[in-house]
Amino acid sequence: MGYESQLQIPVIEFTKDMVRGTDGWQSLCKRVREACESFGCFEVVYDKISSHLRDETFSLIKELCNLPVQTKRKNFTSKPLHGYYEPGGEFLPFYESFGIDDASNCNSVRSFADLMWPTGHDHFCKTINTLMKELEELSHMIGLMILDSYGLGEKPETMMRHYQLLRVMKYLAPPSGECTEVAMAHTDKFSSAILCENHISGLEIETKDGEWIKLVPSPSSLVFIVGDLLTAWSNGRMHAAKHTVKLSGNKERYSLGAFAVPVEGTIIKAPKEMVDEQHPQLFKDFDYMDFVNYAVSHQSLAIDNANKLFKYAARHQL
Ligand SMILES: O=C(O)CCC(=O)C(=O)O
Ligand SMILES: [Fe+2]
Repeated sequence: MGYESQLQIPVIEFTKDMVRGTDGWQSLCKRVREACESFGCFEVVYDKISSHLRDETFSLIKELCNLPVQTKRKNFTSKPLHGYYEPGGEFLPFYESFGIDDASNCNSVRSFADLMWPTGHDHFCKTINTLMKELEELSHMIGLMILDSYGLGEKPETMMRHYQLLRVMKYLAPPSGECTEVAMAHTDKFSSAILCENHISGLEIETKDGEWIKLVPSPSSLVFIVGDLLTAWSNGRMHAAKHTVKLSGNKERYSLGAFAVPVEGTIIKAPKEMVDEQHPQLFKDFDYMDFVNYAVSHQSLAIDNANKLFKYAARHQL
């Protein structure tokens, strides 16, 4: 792993100029595209999500993590990367996480809550659903900016349809107190993610030059990260940022991620406008589910996580 750098990821303010078609919107689109192409991520300054909603959400997440493990195991699904990961495993002893499928839909959150709390948990459902609706709106807006930035905003057929997968993470403080990698370095396997942390930083991003940047977003900010599917859709223009989480000290860390997941059956394919002489088609078309299944399979275990897309879908292997 390279050395740590003084570099910072771009910080983009989403508090004004949000009207599509205005000069302000166009300049935001340009900055979003540049950030996604050069860093594969940016800090999102966004004041629509109140600190009260964030605090409530994290207090409910703590309540969720404190449930008995037998209950938490009920968050089981055959869909890869959608269910519960128990802490104490051989590879990631300090990592625990849950998945709530289609979490901007109140019935999905309710089904999850009914599994965790047999008498239901209305406050959990309302709070998580409210936050996820906000994050979905933000994710759609960034998606639209990306389309507009490539001049594709008026071509709805080029757009992928997504739902929101909420992943909730808890990282235990390593007992030594020494800086420890508590997640596995990876690129996200879906289209994109919006991450939200609860005061304790730890996220690190690798630059294209192999330097690692520690992210210390402002407490009210979010982080947008490009995933592998956006790299494929954009014919390699957008960079899926490799990232990890490192923790030191004695405080556990909580975070959540709203992942934009294509609807079932989506074929990932670069729009024809993304392919030209300077940008020959890099990837074959593929069903995103087949790729995700490959990415979590035994067969791809030895392949660096950030190279799996290329190994799976590149038309010419490097
Ligand atoms: O906890 C974080 O900040 C990052 C989580 C993450 O990268 C993931 O769940 O894919
Ligand atoms: Fe990630």
